[in-house]
Amino acid sequence: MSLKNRNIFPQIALRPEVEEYLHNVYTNEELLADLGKDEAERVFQSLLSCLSHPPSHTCLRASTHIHSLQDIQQRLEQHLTQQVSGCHGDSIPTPILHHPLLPDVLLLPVSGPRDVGVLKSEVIVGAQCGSAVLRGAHVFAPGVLSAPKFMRAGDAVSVFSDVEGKCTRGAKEFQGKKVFLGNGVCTMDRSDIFCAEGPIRGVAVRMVDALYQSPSFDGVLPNKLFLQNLPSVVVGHVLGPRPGERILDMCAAPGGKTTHIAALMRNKGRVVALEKIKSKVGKIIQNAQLLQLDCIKAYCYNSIQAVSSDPTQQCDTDVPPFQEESFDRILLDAPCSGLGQRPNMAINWSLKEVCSYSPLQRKLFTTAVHLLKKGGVLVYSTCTVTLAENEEQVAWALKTFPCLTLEPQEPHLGSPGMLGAALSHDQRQLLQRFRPELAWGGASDEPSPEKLLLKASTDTIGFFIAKFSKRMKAGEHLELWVGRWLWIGRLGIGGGGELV
Ligand SMILES: C[S@@+](CC[C@H](N)C(=O)[O-])C[C@H]1O[C@@H](n2cnc3c(N)ncnc32)[C@H](O)[C@@H]1O
Repeated sequence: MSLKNRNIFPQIALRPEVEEYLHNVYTNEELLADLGKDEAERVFQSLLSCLSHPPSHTCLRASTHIHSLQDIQQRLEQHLTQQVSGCHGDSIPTPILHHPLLPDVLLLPVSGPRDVGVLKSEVIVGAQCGSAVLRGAHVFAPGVLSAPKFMRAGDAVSVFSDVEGKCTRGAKEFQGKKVFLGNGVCTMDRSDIFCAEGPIRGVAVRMVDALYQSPSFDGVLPNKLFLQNLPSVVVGHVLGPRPGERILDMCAAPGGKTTHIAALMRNKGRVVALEKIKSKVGKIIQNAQLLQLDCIKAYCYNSIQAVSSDPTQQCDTDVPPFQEESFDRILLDAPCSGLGQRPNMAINWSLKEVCSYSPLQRKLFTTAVHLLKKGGVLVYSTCTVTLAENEEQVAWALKTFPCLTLEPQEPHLGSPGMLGAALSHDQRQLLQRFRPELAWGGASDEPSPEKLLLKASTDTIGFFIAKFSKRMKAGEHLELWVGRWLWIGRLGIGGGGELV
């Protein structure tokens, strides 16, 4: 892919105050001392550019708890061959890659940006719909904002994204800032989209010549595949759940990581999934059912209040609130400013909004530490790129909770933690930050399979993972059980800090 092609989209548009804030993060004193001003500046510009483009691969998590990876791959190949033969143009089936370190992942290279000519008829879609189109989706009717006055099913149209959210729904044309996404064929008349009684559903424009081409996965092998960003799959493996354990997923909807955790446990044990927003809990339950994972119990609950103040409460109840130290492993996939999401052409958030997550994350983290058993594992993750929600949270956590130790992560595909939060070199090496800006701009036109895989692991969304374990204090003991009934011994820490 040439650099000229990559410049096809503008850099992500942010409010000036947010861009300045991020610029300060990426040119902080520690980074400047390490990289120098010019290199730090180049990396920051690369960040702004890569955020508006999709990652280089589509990542699918396979349900290897019910089918073999080979079986799923074969079915997917059949499906893709059918999809291509039903398509116009000279498309060839997308190759399916395995990831050598992620045994439940299938990767499909995304091709683009491609050379596509603009047509006369324009359909404008909302920014969220536009991002989905850049990742291979067709245009669904609720995402359409503007369509030509006499648009009919069967018409060829160019699809544009209203990146700044200025287009009014039902408009016949739009002169504001728009970004071209590719061409498609309408499957609905204009009146079907805008004059329907009740909510509209279904595909309105079938994309046939997209700027970024990737197969559409809507409803494809729904109980065998789960569309998930690669760093999110890494989180499940880093948490390392084992069959029979009791796991808490504190911020769970729509359940991508919850279902992965349960699959890694072979559906044996208990995964409690909490989600604050009631309407989202149904999605967790639906995904658990689809993937046949009945060890998941999902509740609508504010995780900040998940520690019980009643000392007589049962220790192994599945219903929140819970006794202190009642989970073997906890995932805090925290609500965050989401600035690592790709593709994203504009974020209209104020600086106040961007900065509002850190205090909330600390409250959730504090609950997690209380609910974690001694010897247990806590994984903290976000899909954002700021220091305040990532490395600075780790520095705060290590200072606030001396019982926590940073642990190595397996697999470690990302970069170390970023400079700027006064963490030591060793501490940063234990963190995992996916930094697409570092992979941006160096690609050749025909990369080797090895380079493709490296790209799949680096040209991802921006993401952060930290893994902690909770230590016992001197004199404390850990009871060792196999399952709930067989006690096999006791492990403790002596006065000198040694294992006894
Ligand atoms: C980053 S998303 C989680 C994504 C999810 N882990 C997955 O992989 O599918 C964060 C979620 O946390 C929820 N949330 C925010 N504050 C919460 C709280 N105090 N308690 C529980 N859930 C919360 C949000 O509604 C949102 O659905």
